[in-house]
Amino acid sequence: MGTFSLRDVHKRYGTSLALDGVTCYIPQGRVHGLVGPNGAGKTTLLRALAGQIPVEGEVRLGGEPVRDNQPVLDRIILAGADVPYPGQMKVGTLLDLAAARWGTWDSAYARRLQHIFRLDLAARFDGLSRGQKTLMGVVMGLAARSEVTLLDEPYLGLDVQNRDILYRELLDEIDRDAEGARTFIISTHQVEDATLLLDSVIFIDDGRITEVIDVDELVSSTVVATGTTSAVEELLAGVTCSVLRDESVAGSRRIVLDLGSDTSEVLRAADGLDVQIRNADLPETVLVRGRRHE
Ligand SMILES: Nc1ncnc2c1ncn2[C@@H]1O[C@H](COP(=O)(O)OP(=O)(O)OP(=O)(O)O)[C@@H](O)[C@H]1O
Repeated sequence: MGTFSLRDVHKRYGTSLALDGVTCYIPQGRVHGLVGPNGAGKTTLLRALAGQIPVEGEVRLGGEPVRDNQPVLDRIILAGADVPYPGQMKVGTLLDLAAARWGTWDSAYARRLQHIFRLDLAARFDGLSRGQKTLMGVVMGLAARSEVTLLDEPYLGLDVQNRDILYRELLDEIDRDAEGARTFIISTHQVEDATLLLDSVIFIDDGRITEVIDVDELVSSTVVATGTTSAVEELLAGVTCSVLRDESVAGSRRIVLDLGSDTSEVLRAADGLDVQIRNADLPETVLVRGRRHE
């Protein structure tokens, strides 16, 4: 089985801690968004999950250690714009090497992706643009059809057409996996591009996982309340939940609330007040909850 379990994982670079005591489970068969500010530790976490860097603590997949464990490593691919492929190699050669490396590689699918993303087989990797390098990672990550697919910033530098293609390809891949045997972890700064894909969100900041939470729970426990300044003030006086965002403009006020476990408290407090309540959408939810705490 392919659940990741991490226990007290630390990664130090000199005196700085890129991972600072990560302990969590990342369930199998789901699509997880890995979200956090610049420098939060997303790439480092993905590299640790892929067994590519030594860390203190435990990183296991299905109970087996990942690092230096070839049968487990064969089930995991990490792909993304910053995965350093040899610069002098041609796109076609890199795809041939990947075909030989991954037992689950789908050559026809790789060809189709290379074609729709217009990657020139004869181009050298270091001659590709930023977006084309990302696309190269996307082709690797998808065509390997690995049990565990770790995609590091797969939208980085992509134009709108290619973002849309990638989004639809990911949806198709997830749909194909009807039994939920595969796990996808996608680090992204653009949750807008992944809204319908994600089952859960992993929040990371300062090298610590702050939350691993189902999207349904995330959205249902985050609401936006809008009304006049005085009505919203009255609403706030009647609730105990925390305010994630607070904006006022021209006599009206808009707040985003974390309802916690008591999701009906805010509705009770809003009864009789001229305040509109609705669930926040996923991008805003992720934005306000993923914001760095000073
Ligand atoms: N090879 C390295 N040597 C030294 N420090 C590193 C190295 N890799 C990462 N770090 C540091 O570890 C921290 C986490 O970096 P990481 O790349 O994992 O963050 P990230 O969340 O992926 O950031 P971004 O969103 O900006 O890409 C940062 O402070 C970074 O400077």
